[in-house]
Amino acid sequence: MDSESSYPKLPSLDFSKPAGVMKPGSPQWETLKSQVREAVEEYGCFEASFDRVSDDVRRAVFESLEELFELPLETKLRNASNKPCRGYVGQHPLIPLYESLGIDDAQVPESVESFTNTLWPQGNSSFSKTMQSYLEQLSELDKIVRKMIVESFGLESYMDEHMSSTKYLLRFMKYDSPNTPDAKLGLSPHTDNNTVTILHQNQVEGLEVQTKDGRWINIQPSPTSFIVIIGEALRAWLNGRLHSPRHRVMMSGNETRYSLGLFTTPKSGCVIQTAGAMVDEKHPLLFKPYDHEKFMAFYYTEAGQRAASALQAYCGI
Ligand SMILES: O=C(O)CCC(=O)C(=O)O
Ligand SMILES: [Fe+2]
Repeated sequence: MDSESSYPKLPSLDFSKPAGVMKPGSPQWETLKSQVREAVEEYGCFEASFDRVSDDVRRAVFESLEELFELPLETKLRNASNKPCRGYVGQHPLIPLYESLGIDDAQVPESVESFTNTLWPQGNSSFSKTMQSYLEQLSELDKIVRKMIVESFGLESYMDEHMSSTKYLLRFMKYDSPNTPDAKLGLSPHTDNNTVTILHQNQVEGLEVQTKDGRWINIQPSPTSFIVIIGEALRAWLNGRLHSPRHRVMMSGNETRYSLGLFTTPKSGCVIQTAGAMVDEKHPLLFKPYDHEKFMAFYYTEAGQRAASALQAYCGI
């Protein structure tokens, strides 16, 4: 193996062009679109440099995360949810370094307000303002990426339906330092079940993405870049034409890692049905239509957790 193939690197794409240049149809848009398409087919993932999340907001977000996780455990547990992976997750024996909280339907300002008021009954307007600005700015990147992917498959006629069938889950993650030079599991290897995930991390490395041939790419954090990951729901809609990569977090050393995930997720009750134009003789249908929420319930059962691909086990043809 040559050195390049021993150390795979994630494609790094530049979304920091002036807004006017990034208009659909412009030459810059078309070039970036084909780079996105290549990256999501091969890696299901890429690094996006994106300067429309302002420095102030970015700094405030990571300060807010420290403030959030410093709250007493009983306070954080108030972020309860009857859905798995929506509310507080932590103190798990298999991943003892990991803790996270989430805001479902985060595109609705009241959801952010209500999360804030649950954790700070006396109020914390700086937290909710910071998170709302962050969502507003970062969701632009999600929209650009999805538009480019939909266009690249010639599915413009599905565009409005696709864009309006999703909502956002914003999750905050903290990984304690293991205080050892040996790598310890922070988050188990998994694929994301939602549509698209955008991850943002502080300066502490730990995120790893697996290539199709099983090698792990270690992602180097950078303040102005985001990691875009294709989820199973988009892979199913596009009849497996994109890759949805396994990824994990491995921690070593003595610094705490904070990260945020903007999870674009099918809306409640949404049935994922593969786009007809994606099915032909060369590409037979891979998945039966499925209700995303029912699939999520299956995912957390023993059978769902045991399956190599939970989606395949649930509705694979
Ligand atoms: O913390 C990270 O960077 C990864 C989190 C992740 O993969 C997830 O929450 O699905
Ligand atoms: Fe993930």
